[in-house]
Order: sequence, then structure tokens, then C-alpha cells
Amino acid sequence: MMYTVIIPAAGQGKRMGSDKNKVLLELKHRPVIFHTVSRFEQDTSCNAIYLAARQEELTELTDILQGFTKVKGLVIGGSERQYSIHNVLKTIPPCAVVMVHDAARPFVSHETLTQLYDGALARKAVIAAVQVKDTIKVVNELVIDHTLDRTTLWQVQTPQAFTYDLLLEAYNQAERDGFLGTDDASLVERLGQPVSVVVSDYDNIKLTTPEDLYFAEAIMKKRGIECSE
Ligand SMILES: Nc1ccn([C@@H]2O[C@H](COP(=O)(O)OP(=O)(O)OP(=O)(O)O)[C@@H](O)[C@H]2O)c(=O)n1
Ligand SMILES: O=P(O)(O)OC[C@@H](O)[C@@H](O)[C@@H](O)CO
Repeated sequence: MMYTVIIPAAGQGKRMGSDKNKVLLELKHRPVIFHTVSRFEQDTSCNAIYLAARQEELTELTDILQGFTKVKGLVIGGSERQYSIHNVLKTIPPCAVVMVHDAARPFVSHETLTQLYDGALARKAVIAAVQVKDTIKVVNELVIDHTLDRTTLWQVQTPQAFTYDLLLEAYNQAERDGFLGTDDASLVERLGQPVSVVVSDYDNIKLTTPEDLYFAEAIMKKRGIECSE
């Protein structure tokens, strides 16, 4: 048994402030999406990679990904991350486990992938997360309302891994209810299904705003990642 991964790459990267989709920006001479897809191409438990892409970037993405043998399809995304993923989920062949992973997270570790896959087989729904490091407060109009108990707070990442049937049911139900979530687990939680956490690491950042590119360069340097020009 192996897993399929859906990689949503059909955003615009508005908060990055670049003139192109952030997943096409280069880190060490390769686009971000190249690094992200590499993580799954190299994982022996992954047998298929599907992406959501913007219509106008299909050709560029196809070119970038031509050397990856596990990339089985690019599907046109929607106006929201959730719609992009649903578009892909509706078209992929049924399988045991599906992971969803943001194209904008190029540093997921092999260890996290293994734990997520094993966890999904055993418990149906597992997601990567790290404990919050800062103190988090609820603020109304710049005045603190209250302080949350940090010991229960986790910063949620992707990948998020589920059995195929469960994830499809969750996405279909969210569509019927007009529910829009900011991650995949929130759709599954609505079904009453317990979702477990795999302790990930702080390198698994999402490239969201410009300073994240400095962190990305530092992580690549630390890991000794070099790509020829
Ligand atoms: N309609 C959308 C929106 C987002 N994504 C993808 O979902 C991932 C996580 O989303 P986010 O970081 O919010 O990316 P963007 O939507 O591109 O960023 P922004 O909100 O700053 O525009 C990214 O890999 C992005 O390409 C997608 O496939 N389809
Ligand atoms: O809220 P954003 O649009 O930045 O990101 C949406 C998702 O990609 C994000 O919630 C997952 O990566 C989990 O953190």
C-alpha cells in the first residue's frame, strides 16, 4: 500500500508581494514547487503526485515538473485553496491514503512523512503540527480580551493525511454546507472524526510573506541543499 499526495499550487501568493505566484520563485536556482515535489518523489511510500494549478501557469508548471516520474496529473484549481484541492480530489483514482500538502512548504522532513502515512493507516486522520512558542492572546480593537492557555495550542502545518473515503466525504459535506475552512482537518473535524497530531518541526515553514524567503535560504544552507545553475 502507498499514498497519493495532492499539492495545491493554484494560489496567487498575494502576501508575498511578488509579481508571480510564490511557488514559481526560485530558491537555489530551482522553483519552490520543484523543491516541494522533490520531497514526495523521494519518499518510497508515495506513488502518485497530483497538483492543482492555475490555467495560465499550466505550461510553466508542466515544464518544471517534467523530470518527476510520480507526477500523474495537473488539475485546474479554484478561487480558494479548498476548491483547488476538491477539484483534484474528485479526479484522482481511489487509494488507501491521501495526503494534502501546500506547494508553498518545501521543507517537510522524511520522518514526518513516514509518521503521517503510518498514522493515517492506523487512525484515519493525522496532521503535522508544532507547539506554539509565543504567548497567544485574544485581542479586540487593540485591547487584550484574554490570554489563551499555551499548553493546549498547536500551530498546524501540512501535510495532512487521511483515508481517501474520509477526505472525500469531508470535502463533499463542506461543499453541501457551504463551509470554507483554512485547512483540510477542519473539514474532517466537522464530521466528528478524531484527528491526531504528528509532532513535526519548525523548519516546515509555509512561504507566505517576503521574510519567509530569508528563513528558507537559511534552512537550505543548514541542510546543505545546493542545485546547479
Ligand atoms: N485558490 C488557491 C489558493 C491557494 N492555493 C495553494 O494553497 C497553498 C497554501 O495557500 P497560501 O499560502 O494561502 O497561498 P496563496 O493563496 O497563494 O497566498 P496568498 O493568500 O498570500 O495569496 C499554496 O501552495 C497555494 O498555491 C491553491 O491551490 N488555490
Ligand atoms: O491561511 P493561509 O491561507 O495562509 O493558509 C491556508 C493553509 O495552507 C494553512 O492553513 C495550512 O498550511 C495549515 O497551516
